[in-house]
Amino acid sequence: MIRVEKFTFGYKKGKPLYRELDFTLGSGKIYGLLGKNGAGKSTLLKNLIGLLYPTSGSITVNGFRPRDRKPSFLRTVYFIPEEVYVPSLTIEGYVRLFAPFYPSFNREMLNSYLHKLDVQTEEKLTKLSFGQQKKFIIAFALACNTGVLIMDEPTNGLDIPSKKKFRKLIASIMNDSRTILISTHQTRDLENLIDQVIIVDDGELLVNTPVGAIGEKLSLQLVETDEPELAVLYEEEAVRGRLVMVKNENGKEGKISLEQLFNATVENPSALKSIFAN
Ligand SMILES: Nc1ncnc2c1ncn2[C@@H]1O[C@H](COP(=O)(O)OP(=O)(O)OP(=O)(O)O)[C@@H](O)[C@H]1O
Repeated sequence: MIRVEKFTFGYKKGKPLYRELDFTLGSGKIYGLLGKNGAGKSTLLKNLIGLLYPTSGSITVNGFRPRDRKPSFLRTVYFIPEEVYVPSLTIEGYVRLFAPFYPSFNREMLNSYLHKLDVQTEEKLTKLSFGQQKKFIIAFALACNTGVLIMDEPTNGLDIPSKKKFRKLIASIMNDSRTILISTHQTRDLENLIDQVIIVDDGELLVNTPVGAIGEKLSLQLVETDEPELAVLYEEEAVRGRLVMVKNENGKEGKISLEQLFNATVENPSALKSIFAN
């Protein structure tokens, strides 16, 4: 369980990047964190694992204050940064050095995940390509079996088949006691994987909703002519006219992609915030 209360953070005094954010992330769910470039996704993730500290407000992760960086906390979380770093070691050497920090690390699981992600090598990790290094770190992170797993842009640098394997693997290791938070720009990489979507923009948390509830709140309509009475939140070209997103008032559920939700949110932040607040 991750609890964030009145979280305010800024790199410079008097210039907060986040202002009084409140949210809770429960166990047994995969959360997707979306936001424009520079919105502060990495900054938020780093605060959750104690690499940065809130200016004010509080964060607790499984009852620990991340900023204290207690060993008993660190063994329960794994953070994969956007740019991974691997030392000049073989897989064996890496496991000998880093696995002891994680009491639930499982070597058989690591072998299986490496096999599934197509990373097998006797060579030093530094000889692997960037994508292979990233896949190694993902496999290692999953094999650590931490209750909280936080990934910053994990699919960046992965080829198309690897993205699919990544999704399959994450879905397969999910259980009721785990909390997984993934930040991404690549909304299509997370489609059908995440349970709940969080969108941050301009220091605020605008949307925090189960993916299944998006179609209850918003709907898409195909329009051929201008319809001024429609309160359009977002629109895109379609083969026979325009596809417009409006507040769902008729109760009929439709399918809205994460990309469409994200585009609508950054184009109409206050409207979307208010729709998802209720
Ligand atoms: N160490 C730092 N010192 C000062 N400002 C920083 C630092 N790191 C990030 N920032 C600024 O904070 C803001 C948020 O950055 P952050 O990297 O968290 O955004 P992001 O949403 O992860 O971006 P992207 O999608 O481009 O990776 C940006 O304006 C960035 O310039």
